[in-house]
Amino acid sequence: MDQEPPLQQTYKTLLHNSSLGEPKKENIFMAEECDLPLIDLSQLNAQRDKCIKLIAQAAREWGFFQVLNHGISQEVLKILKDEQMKVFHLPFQKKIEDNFLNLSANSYRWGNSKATSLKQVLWSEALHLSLADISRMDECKSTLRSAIEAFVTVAGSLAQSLAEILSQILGIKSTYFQENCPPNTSYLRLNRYPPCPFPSKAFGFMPHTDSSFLTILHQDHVGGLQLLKDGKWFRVKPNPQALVINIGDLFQALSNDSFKSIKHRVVSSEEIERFSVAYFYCPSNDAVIQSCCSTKRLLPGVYKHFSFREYQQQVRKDVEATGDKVGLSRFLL
Ligand SMILES: C=C1C[C@]23C[C@@]1(O)CC[C@H]2[C@@]12CC[C@H](O)[C@@](C)(C(=O)O1)[C@H]2[C@@H]3C(=O)O
Ligand SMILES: O=C(O)CCC(=O)C(=O)O
Ligand SMILES: [Fe+2]
Repeated sequence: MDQEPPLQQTYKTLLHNSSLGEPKKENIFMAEECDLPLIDLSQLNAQRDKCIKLIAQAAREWGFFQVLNHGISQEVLKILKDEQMKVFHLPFQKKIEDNFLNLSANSYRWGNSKATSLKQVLWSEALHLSLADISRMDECKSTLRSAIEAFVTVAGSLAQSLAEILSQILGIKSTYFQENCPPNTSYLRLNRYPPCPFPSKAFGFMPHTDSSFLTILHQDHVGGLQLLKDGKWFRVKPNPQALVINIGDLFQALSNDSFKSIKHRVVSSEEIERFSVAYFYCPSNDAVIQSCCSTKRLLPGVYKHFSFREYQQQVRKDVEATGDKVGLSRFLL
């Protein structure tokens, strides 16, 4: 039985129409490689202030950086990747069954059924899990569950430490994240990118920003991740020892636009499947996001105050209506 979601069938019309007299587009494979800041977190002990400055600079200038000595062992990453491969290689019919792995509906996602143009294509499948779901995961798939648990335990504390460092820079009170991001409010997304017969036409993951405070990403050796800096797309060279950290929409709002939630995308490969795992550090639904500067009345706030629930509802509504999220600009004052 086939493991692949019917992506080609789903995007048939979009793929067909695309060849009709379109102007020549950018060559997405030719993007320049970027020199993403690489920060050694072990320096937080010996040279704390210097290391914090590097993190602040990366969050302001790039919205993206990589970290080494992050505390997530290569063994944990390897076991998770093996389990991820096993689960995505199950027959497609099994993956779409109600109660797959005892997860809530919509945890297994594939493609973008709302795509209205090729720019909105996701040539990928994902397990998008709320951390609360993990403890309810099927016991018979306990190897997957324990691999996920081992990863999220360490990723959770790394996310909190990084968020606290970033909040210190902004002058936000040190307990903000403990109060607003209790255990289990974050999300984990396991991504698989099947080989794509039309890599120049269909993205593995369409350009988007993340709806988190920050995201911790581990990509395998295949490559394909690109980010938009100053209007230009750059390739992020895979570094299996490192984790990629990116600022999400919520930190951009909290920082009154000091930190940038940067658009990123994944370019498909024609030959090889690719795997990645993203930990989205998110608050409880009721948490209210208001900019640090407006609380301290230093600068006029750029965004209205909004709850995480409102933000997610707006994203869902926009994706439903247009195939894409509008994002933070919905909440401008
Ligand atoms: C089609 C889409 C799915 C997505 C919203 C989007 O318009 C493009 C980005 C996707 C993403 C990536 C980060 C988060 O996982 C997510 C929840 C988000 O806010 O943007 C997902 C959205 C999703 O899977 O619903
Ligand atoms: O697979 C990747 O490298 C990026 C995935 C991503 O951006 C996401 O899951 O939000
Ligand atoms: Fe993302």
